[in-house]
Amino acid sequence: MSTRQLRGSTITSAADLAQARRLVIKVGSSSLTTLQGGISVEALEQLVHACQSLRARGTEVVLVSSGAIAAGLYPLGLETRPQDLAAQQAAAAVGQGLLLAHYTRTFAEHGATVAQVLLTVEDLIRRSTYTNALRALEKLLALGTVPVVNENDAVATAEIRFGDNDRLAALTANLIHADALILLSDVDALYDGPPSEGGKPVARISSPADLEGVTLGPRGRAGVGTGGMVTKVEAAQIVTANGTPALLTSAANAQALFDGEEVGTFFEARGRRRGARSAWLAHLAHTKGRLLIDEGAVKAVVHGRRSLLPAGITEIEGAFETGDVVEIAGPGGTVQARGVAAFSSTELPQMLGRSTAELAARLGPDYERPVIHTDDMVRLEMRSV
Ligand SMILES: Nc1ncnc2c1ncn2[C@@H]1O[C@H](COP(=O)(O)OP(=O)(O)O)[C@@H](O)[C@H]1O
Ligand SMILES: N[C@@H](CCC(=O)OP(=O)(O)O)C(=O)O
Repeated sequence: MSTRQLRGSTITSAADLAQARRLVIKVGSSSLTTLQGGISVEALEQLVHACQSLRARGTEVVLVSSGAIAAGLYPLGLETRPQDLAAQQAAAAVGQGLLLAHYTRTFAEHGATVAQVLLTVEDLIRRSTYTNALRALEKLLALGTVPVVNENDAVATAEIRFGDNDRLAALTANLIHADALILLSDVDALYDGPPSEGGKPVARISSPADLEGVTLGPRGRAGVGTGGMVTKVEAAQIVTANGTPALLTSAANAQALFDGEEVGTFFEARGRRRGARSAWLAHLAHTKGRLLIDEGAVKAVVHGRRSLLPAGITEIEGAFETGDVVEIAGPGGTVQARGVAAFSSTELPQMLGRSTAELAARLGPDYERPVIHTDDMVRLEMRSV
């Protein structure tokens, strides 16, 4: 096998993934835990072995591992995943330590050092902490470690939970410019309907249209995974819209995949790879309001990639300050872009429908600026998360 390293845009099939320069690999709870509860040491060892075979060829790996809550159930005498948040937090706090102990020991057997990285959604939506997370992950990779990422369940609250690690993995892949996102589950591919109901495997998703005939069902094993197929396909869409391919298969197939075999479902990259700031705007930033714009403004701003001027805005929703991120929606209400507002929601009403020249004459030269500069805006190719 060649040792040539491939970047996101040149990875066009599952077989190419074995040569990626940098991968985010997400593994679900269902693949790491036994039916009786607790961590499946065998499954974890197989996964570590597969990751190490990639790393030995020079691929950088960030592992996003679920399983903390599932691993904490047995030691706490719980039989199924608890419903209340405090009990989930407690189970995660117990289970995360156990999970990391297993990863640390197993990777150490292969001479590799593991680094635990626990993230909350807050860490990825605030610009300051978002860049911190990026810096830490880059440094950990540069030092040759294997970052093992999970949601910081013990402190996450109902409002700020990711709810599933599929999305966390997608956001991490965008954050660190991974060349692909690998989603490892207990099912070997995406099926056109739930496998338990006779669905057939799908080898390739080239565009959202290919998903039209696919029925996405809920999670497999009751009480273990959280997202089911819906969040996996969403995660794949988050990265493909950002110019990065994704591959979904089972954890049991990981070694075959990293040996260059065509397994699972390959999601082709569609969008252009965005810079870190645009990716933050598209997927991570919390929006504080919405600007509704007319047909002419949609043409200019969305299709013509021009700055948004006050004349094209018809309505303002929400309360936001200068510098906050807002959504931009066309006359049908569909959100078509996001951007950083140069005016607050209290300043804007007096400006709507007026030309910049008129505003400059009436209110002063400061009002000649666009409401959202084109460099502060991302056009969405899909409904973002
Ligand atoms: N269209 C589909 N194709 C494949 N699997 C599906 C589909 N719809 C539902 N599923 C179920 O989704 C499960 C995987 O999701 P989940 O249990 O959340 O796993 P994980 O713990 O890996 O995140 C599979 O076991 C499968 O039964
Ligand atoms: N942070 C949680 C992840 C829960 C989760 O998303 O699970 P899964 O659907 O199996 O990826 C844990 O470690 O238990």
